[in-house]
Amino acid sequence: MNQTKEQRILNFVLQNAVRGDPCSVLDTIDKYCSQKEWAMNVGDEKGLILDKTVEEVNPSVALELGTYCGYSAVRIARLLKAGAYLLTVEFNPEFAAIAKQMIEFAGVQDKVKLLEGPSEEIIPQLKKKYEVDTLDFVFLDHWKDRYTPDTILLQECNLLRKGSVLLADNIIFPGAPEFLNYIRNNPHFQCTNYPSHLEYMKVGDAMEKAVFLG
Ligand SMILES: CCNc1ncnc2c1ncn2[C@@H]1O[C@H](/C=C/CNC(=O)c2cc(-c3ccc(F)cc3)cc(O)c2O)[C@@H](O)[C@H]1O
Ligand SMILES: [Mg+2]
Repeated sequence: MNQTKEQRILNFVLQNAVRGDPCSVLDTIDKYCSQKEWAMNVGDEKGLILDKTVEEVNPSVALELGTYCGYSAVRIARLLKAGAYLLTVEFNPEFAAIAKQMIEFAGVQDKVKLLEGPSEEIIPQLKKKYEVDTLDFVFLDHWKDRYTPDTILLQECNLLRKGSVLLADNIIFPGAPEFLNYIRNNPHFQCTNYPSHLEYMKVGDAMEKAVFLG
């Protein structure tokens, strides 16, 4: 049975990156996906915007929607302080299995809880089943038409507190126009746009930061 792209990315990391070194895992994925096969990782350029936002927020509890191969989970987890952790949600079992191995190879498994299932089911379980009080940081990078319903769901489940920071990928490409309209016209959020480029391409993209005002 021939391999999937995601399996090829993982194998390239297992064979070329340094076990326990998150930066080498990120660099190796970026090398493969810019030179061999494009993949929808947040990448090195937008990754810097993600890094700066995570460092600024310095979250104790972070949530990621759409793990994919685990690139941004490794990227976020490597910056978390002692005792802080990332919950990352992925509903495709093949991708979840790849991401699990990627996270373990990078050595950040103690900071990452990979939750397998659809976000609309997982989010309402975060308080009771996963003992979350509120979320300090949320990275949205799953299906673009799910950014708005899941942002509404996070609010309905009282998972955001004054100052919680959302960061959304792909505001320009593929685009999340409905989310942009929702979040920029919502008085409970203070938005900032960060122009950048689509991962591994010269195409324009952007990230949107939205701070919950309570
Ligand atoms: C149903 C909603 N709930 C979900 N719950 C849990 N996991 C979910 C969910 N949705 C999607 N996922 C997972 O998130 C990932 C999906 C991400 C969607 N991302 C994109 O479509 C995307 C696409 C592009 C892109 C850009 C240019 C192109 F020409 C083609 C594609 C670039 C990106 O940076 C992207 O993030 C997958 O792993 C999927 O299994
Ligand atoms: Mg993306």
